[in-house]
Amino acid sequence: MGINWNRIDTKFKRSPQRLLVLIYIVNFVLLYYGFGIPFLIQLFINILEIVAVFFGSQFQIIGLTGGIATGKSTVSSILSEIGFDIIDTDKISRELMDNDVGLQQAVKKAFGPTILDDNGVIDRDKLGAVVFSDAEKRKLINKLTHPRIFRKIIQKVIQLKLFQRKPLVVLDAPLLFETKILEFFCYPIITVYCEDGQTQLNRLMTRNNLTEDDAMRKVNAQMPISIKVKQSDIIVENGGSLDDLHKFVEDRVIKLIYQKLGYIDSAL
Ligand SMILES: CC(C)(COP(=O)(O)OP(=O)(O)OC[C@H]1O[C@@H](n2cnc3c(N)ncnc32)[C@H](O)[C@@H]1O)[C@@H](O)C(=O)NCCC(=O)NCCS
Ligand SMILES: Nc1ncnc2c1ncn2[C@@H]1O[C@H](COP(=O)(O)OP(=O)(O)OP(=O)(O)O)[C@@H](O)[C@H]1O
Repeated sequence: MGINWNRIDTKFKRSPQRLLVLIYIVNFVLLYYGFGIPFLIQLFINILEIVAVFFGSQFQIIGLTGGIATGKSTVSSILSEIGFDIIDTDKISRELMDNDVGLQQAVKKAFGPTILDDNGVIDRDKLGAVVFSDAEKRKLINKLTHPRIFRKIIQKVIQLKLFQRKPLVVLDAPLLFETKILEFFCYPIITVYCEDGQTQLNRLMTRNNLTEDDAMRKVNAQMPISIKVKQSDIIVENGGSLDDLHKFVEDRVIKLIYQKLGYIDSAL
């Protein structure tokens, strides 16, 4: 069982492969020097290695993130047209809020009647208004929703990668970096952003019919985009037209993904 070194990005910042290489090194040192470590422990480390190889190669997915209304869904629909399979965490979150009775009860209990409509159903706009203007409430909604969202993501990854053997699966997750977990299962990570923050605000105001203050609150509820950009492997600046975006994704991003995954040598 060997490592394909070409698949390991030179930046080598994350991905299950980092864990894999670490285990390889520990394993090599153990096998070479022994250190009087009992055979059973060495065996355990070997099993760990096999599990890491399995997880690293079977479940690796491409990450797609960015600020609110920067164009993640637009990029993911372009990738989907090209043939990538998409796991959309906003969609998962919406489906859970609509159908998971346990979650609905927990949210109603935690946030009270002010977030309900006249029929007693959770009103996303009202809940959003509370969540996006109060960091503590945001932590609370994350605590209630994220474990359920993670479970659904795992189910979908197993279904797509293990059972359907899909090679190119994209996880579209606005909070990919904020969660501090998802990023370690994604490589490469693509971040969509608008260099001019006003463009992002305008698109958010137009799409959701918001005032500038409300739009700003939503933007500020997320990790600063400059940090996300720094931590990413592929950056998509979406300040231009939709045509520009289509061309950039089709001509450049695809090649960069293939290069980072080791399918082609150069993205030029
Ligand atoms: C607060 C809610 C009810 C607002 O619903 P609404 O329909 O107005 O927005 P929608 O779900 O389409 O999300 C739009 C965008 O808001 C941003 N966003 C959503 N939740 C959060 C959050 N907890 N923190 C920061 N930004 C968020 C994302 O950029 C997302 O793409 C909803 O977003 C929610 O339940 N959020 C908690 C679950 C979550 O974290 N979802 C993000 C995917 S992991
Ligand atoms: N290059 C572009 N030119 C003009 N409008 C655009 C461009 N890219 C995206 N949009 C529009 O901006 C809005 C936000 O885009 P999109 O929904 O793809 O963002 P998002 O990052 O998925 O948002 P969210 O974080 O809320 O899920 C949409 O109305 C979309 O049609």
